[in-house]
Formats: sequence, structure tokens, C-alpha cells
Amino acid sequence: MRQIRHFINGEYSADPGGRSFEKRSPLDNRVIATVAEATRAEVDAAVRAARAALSGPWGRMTTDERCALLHKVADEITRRFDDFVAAEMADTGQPHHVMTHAFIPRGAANFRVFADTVKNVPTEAFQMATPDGAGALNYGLRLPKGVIGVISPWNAPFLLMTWKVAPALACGNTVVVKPSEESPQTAALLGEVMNAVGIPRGVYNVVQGFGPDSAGEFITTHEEIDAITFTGETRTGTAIMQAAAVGMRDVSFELGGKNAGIVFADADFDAAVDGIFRSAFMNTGQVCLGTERVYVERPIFDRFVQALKLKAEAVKYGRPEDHASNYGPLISQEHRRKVLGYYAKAVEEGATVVTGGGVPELPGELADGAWVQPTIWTGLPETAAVVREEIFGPCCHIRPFDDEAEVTALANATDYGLSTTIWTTNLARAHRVAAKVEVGITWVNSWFLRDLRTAFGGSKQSGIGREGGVHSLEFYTETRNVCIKL
Ligand SMILES: NC(=O)c1ccc[n+]([C@@H]2O[C@H](COP(=O)([O-])OP(=O)(O)OC[C@H]3O[C@@H](n4cnc5c(N)ncnc54)[C@H](O)[C@@H]3O)[C@@H](O)[C@H]2O)c1
Ligand SMILES: O=C/C=C/C=C(\O)C(=O)O
Repeated sequence: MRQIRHFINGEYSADPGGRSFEKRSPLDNRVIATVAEATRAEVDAAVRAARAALSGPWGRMTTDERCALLHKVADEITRRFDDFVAAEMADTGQPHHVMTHAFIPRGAANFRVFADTVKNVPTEAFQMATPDGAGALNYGLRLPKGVIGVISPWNAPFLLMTWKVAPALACGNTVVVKPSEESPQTAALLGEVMNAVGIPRGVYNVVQGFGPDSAGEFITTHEEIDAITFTGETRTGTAIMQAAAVGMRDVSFELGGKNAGIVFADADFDAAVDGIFRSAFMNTGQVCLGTERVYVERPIFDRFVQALKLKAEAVKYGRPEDHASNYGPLISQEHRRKVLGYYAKAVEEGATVVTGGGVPELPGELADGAWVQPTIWTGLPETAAVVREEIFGPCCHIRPFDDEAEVTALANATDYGLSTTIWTTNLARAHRVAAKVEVGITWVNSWFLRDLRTAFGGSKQSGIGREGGVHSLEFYTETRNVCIKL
């Protein structure tokens, strides 16, 4: 049995007297690893190692030296590509091509992009007049914030964790990472990469465990953590924000969504069906940016629903190693209970189930996995629970609309504000709607197309702050203004 331990001060460890928990495969519910659960003392050791590293060789490096090392991290991830793919496939059960084309390469890209960003983004400078006529010069310095707590979720574990670790390190901070209890493996493996390329001890630390009364809470309440960056559920964000209030620590939150997909009748029909198919069902719907609410202009509504149904019914269930499979299970039995609860609720609330709504019949061991069918509903009012609440499963409700103003109002009638995807060939309309939808990220004729230099984050209850490009530098550094009287 694989044993997953913490990575503290450059070494793998686990308190022999500490607790551990089982990690099960979502594919067949088999136990695939035993994971150590960090004690408060272990989290404390990780934080102390991270603090000490700030004044060690890491803290003395020039930006160029630091960024060269981060490029080596990216190169080493690429060299160990197959190990990362295998680790993440084991944790999440998601298809091989999603790992090899999207999630694992993004881990390496995160390190490259932020190493380059830090070197190339200038700070501000202002000349000012003074009464004596000599003037003064102001300029900004970006200094590391210190020890950053990184708390990440299970849905795209390596991508989402490195999206925060890479800019934090590029800016000269050190980190204590707590991956989700459902996806411990890639964060652990990254420790080997850090050691292989010579990242000094204590710069990258990982503690395994759960949230409340466990490693997550021990990090967020630790007074030596200078800032907390978190991706996960909005409810968890509220708890973390309360913890961060003590000691006035800064937070960056990427939270839940209930994102709208908007398809106008003039859209490229096949591209729109394809795009909404991906946005609703990729990663078995476990993508914060996914569309669980789809609005389709009435003249193409029936045709669109039928086309999406055909695609949903054609998914190929299977193990990720089986390259023909393009659809994985949910992350866990517990999450499946939640998603199936919503499937039942949709029926109670009077939905027309266009397709899916249950559990597929799968052969052999897969029958014990956390599988659910891709599911499409129509006919529900906007007040229905499945139209209002984030389900985080492979499902969407599709509703017809008649005009731009109506669909904009529908899209905005939610407490969330993460992303939207708009499908139209009318450019002026695309700009108009994009400006009116209250979200952090809008895609037109695409979805999840990511330029890492752009602002990423949510409005309303979908987050606080933005990361990406210069926005990440703003969060992961303290800006100091220096005013020189000439
Ligand atoms: N906006 C984004 O960029 C984005 C990206 C991916 C996922 N998400 C959201 O993440 C959610 C799915 O992920 P999840 O189920 O792992 O989320 P979650 O909030 O349950 O857990 C996320 C992490 O927080 C930890 N945690 C839980 N309670 C904690 C506490 N009280 N203190 C400290 N840490 C705690 C967990 O152990 C885990 O590591 C969805 O809501 C999804 O929309 C958002
Ligand atoms: O499930 C959410 C996926 C989020 C993606 C990113 O945070 C990203 O691409 O940086």
C-alpha cells in the first residue's frame, strides 16, 4: 500500500503516533493509499521551516536565480510527466487525455509563466513637485509577503495548487500547502521535484489532512502564516476568512460558481454544442468554471437540447488508462451522494429529464466506483434548487430565452459570479453581453481558454481578489513605496 506523508523542510515525514486516513480510488472504491494526517505540531514544524527558509539561501537569491530555479522545476515536472499523470489519474480517475493535454502541462506552465512575469513586470514610479522646487521621486518595491498558506481542492489538484505555489515562490515567499484529502498525491510528488532541482529546504512544504480541526484549520489559524490563498467552496471560504481576520492576514479566494452558458440563435451551432458539452461535462462536471445553467435562444432550443443529449449519451465510461474512455467518475462516494441527491431533487421539483439522472451500469469492479450519468434537465423554474445551487456534477438545466435583456437578467440572478460562456456570431452583441454579465471571467465562442497573464477570479460569492499575471504579483507581494526627496 502506498504511504503518503508530509513534506516538511525538504524531507518526507509522518509522526508515527499521528492519525492517518485511507484514500480510495473513485474508479472502483479500492483503497489506493494510506495518507498521514498532520498534527498541529507537524503543521507548526512546516510553518517554522517555511519561516526559517525566508532568511536562508532562498531569501538571499536574486530574482534571476530564483526564477532560473523555477524554470528547472517546470523542466523536472516535464521530465517526470508520466509520474504526475499517473498520480493524478489515481486520485481523481479522470481521463488520460485530460491529464496529458491540460492538467499536468498546466502545472509546468504555471512555474514558467510566473518566473517570467516576476522578471518582466515593472513597478510604478512618480516624480513629484515640492515647495522648495527640488522635487521628489517615488518608486515601488515588491517584497515577499512571507509564509503563504495554500489550501487547494480536489477537482484539478495539480493545476490549482501550482497556480498558487508558482507565483508565491516566484515572488520570493515560502509556502505551506494543504492539498485536498481527496487528492494528496501530486502535491507530495512535487516535493521530489523541489529537492531534485535544488530548491532550498523549507521553501515548499506540504501537510496532508482535512479542513476543520485538522491540517487546513491548523494552517489558517497559525499566527506565523502571513497570507492565505484558497480555492474551494464558498462556505469553506467563509470559515477561512474568519480565521484570517485574527492577525489581519490577507486572503485570495477562488470559490464556487453557478455559471451560465448563453447560446444565441446565430451561433455556430456545432461549435456551441461542443463548447457547452465540454463546459457541462468535462472532468465529470467538477470544474468551477462549468455551466450548470444553460440558456438557449428559442428558435434553436429544441435542436440544441437534442444535439447535447446525443453527445451526453455518447460518453465512454472507463478507466483512465483505457485511452478510448473520455469520461471519469466523481471524486468520491460522498460527492456522488450529494450529486445523486440533486438528481432526485430535480425530479421532485418537476424537471423533464432529457437524459441521465442516475447511475450507469458498469461491468466488474467499476460497478463500485463513484460513477453518475451525464444529466440534462429542462422545464424547471429559476427558483429550483438545481438551478440555484452549485452541484459540481455532470449536469445542466437548459432553458429557452427570447432576447438579450432577458438572458442577461437570467444569467445575473445568482449569488455567484465566476464565469460565463457566450456563443454568438454577432460581435457587437458579444461585447454588449460580456460587459453586462456580472462575473470575473467571460468567454465568447470558447470556454476554459486560459492565458495565464490575464485576471482570474470571481465576483459576488465566487471569490475575493484576482490572480494571474500582475494580479498574482499584487497578492503575493507587499508593495512598499519609497519617496526620495531630491
Ligand atoms: N473559483 C475557482 O477558481 C475554483 C476552482 C476549483 C474549484 N472551486 C470550487 O471548489 C469546490 C470543490 O472543491 P472542494 O470540495 O475540495 O472544496 P472544499 O472547500 O470542501 O475544500 C477545499 C480545501 O479546503 C480544505 N478545507 C475545508 N474546510 C476547511 C477549513 N475549515 N479550514 C481550512 N481548510 C479547509 C479542504 O480540506 C480542501 O483542501 C467547488 O465549490 C468549486 O466551485 C473553485
Ligand atoms: O475547476 C476550476 C478550474 C480552475 C482553473 C484555474 O484556476 C486556472 O485555469 O487557472
